[in-house]
Amino acid sequence: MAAIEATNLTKHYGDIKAVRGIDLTVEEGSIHGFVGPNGAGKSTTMGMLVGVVTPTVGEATIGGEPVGSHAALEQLGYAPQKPVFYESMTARSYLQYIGKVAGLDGNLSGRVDELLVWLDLADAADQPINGYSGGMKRRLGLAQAMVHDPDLLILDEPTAELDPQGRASIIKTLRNLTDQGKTVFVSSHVLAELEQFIERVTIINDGQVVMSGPLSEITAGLLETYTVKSTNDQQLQDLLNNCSSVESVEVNNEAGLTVFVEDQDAFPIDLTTIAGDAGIGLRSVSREDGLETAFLEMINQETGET
Ligand SMILES: Nc1ncnc2c1ncn2[C@@H]1O[C@H](COP(=O)(O)OP(=O)(O)OP(=O)(O)O)[C@@H](O)[C@H]1O
Repeated sequence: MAAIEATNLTKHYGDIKAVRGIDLTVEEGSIHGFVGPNGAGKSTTMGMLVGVVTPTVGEATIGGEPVGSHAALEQLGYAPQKPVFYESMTARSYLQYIGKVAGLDGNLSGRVDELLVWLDLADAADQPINGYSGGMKRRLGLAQAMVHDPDLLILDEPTAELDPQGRASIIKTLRNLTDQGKTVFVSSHVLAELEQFIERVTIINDGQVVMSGPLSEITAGLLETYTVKSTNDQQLQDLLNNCSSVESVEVNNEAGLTVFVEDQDAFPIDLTTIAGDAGIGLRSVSREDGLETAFLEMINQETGET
């Protein structure tokens, strides 16, 4: 059975169509990325899945149980994008409080100790949360989502607004989760950041799914991108637009041409031949970090921007 199954999930706020008919399947035990630019509808979708936002239309289940039901809530842990704590409490007392609210009894202190060690918060466990760094608060947000040891974690932008060190520590934690057989549904607006550990990805833009599937299949379909500077960018753009190895070309003034390439093998030869025949000098040619550039291009194509 799927950990998350959503059909035609839709949320309108008055005239704002935040989520417009999303279909989604997250398989049990998978690490599934949910990627889209700011305002794409990620948080709203996650809110509907965890039962804090009521869908306008559509339905969704968690482990087969309707979203918002007690049976669904028991199965999931949720770390919101901006977790709110009782900041005068310590991490230890806060996690114990969350455990009690969740109805846990038995060895709650043992569970809290385990989480504090695992999320690298043991040294600060008895200090007030208001002295914690942004990264520590995010890790505490993950810990509170995990107190009741749920099978499914729904994590909203766990790395947003963190410095590189904070990001690296969260990514390490998420990688560890994959070894524990948990299902993780994690959002980000940076595909390249999730690339290191997700198996499947759903890309959304403007409240709709743009693409969904195994990461390897999605990245295989993305276009390679080159930046080219020449002695005559305008003429080179016209020539490349008629070249079979090229999908499209944009002029970025001083930055030169951005060339979206369809045939990776043929393009370098085509470029040098075309420029040579036309007497255009190539000043620099560089290949961009394919994944992120291509992701942004894919989003732009969907919205009709250039
Ligand atoms: N409570 C609300 N009332 C009105 N509009 C809302 C509300 N919540 C979200 N929106 C709008 O819905 C759209 C989707 O927002 P959402 O926060 O789900 O996107 P997101 O992909 O999570 O973006 P971000 O990464 O910036 O949080 C945006 O246009 C947002 O302004």
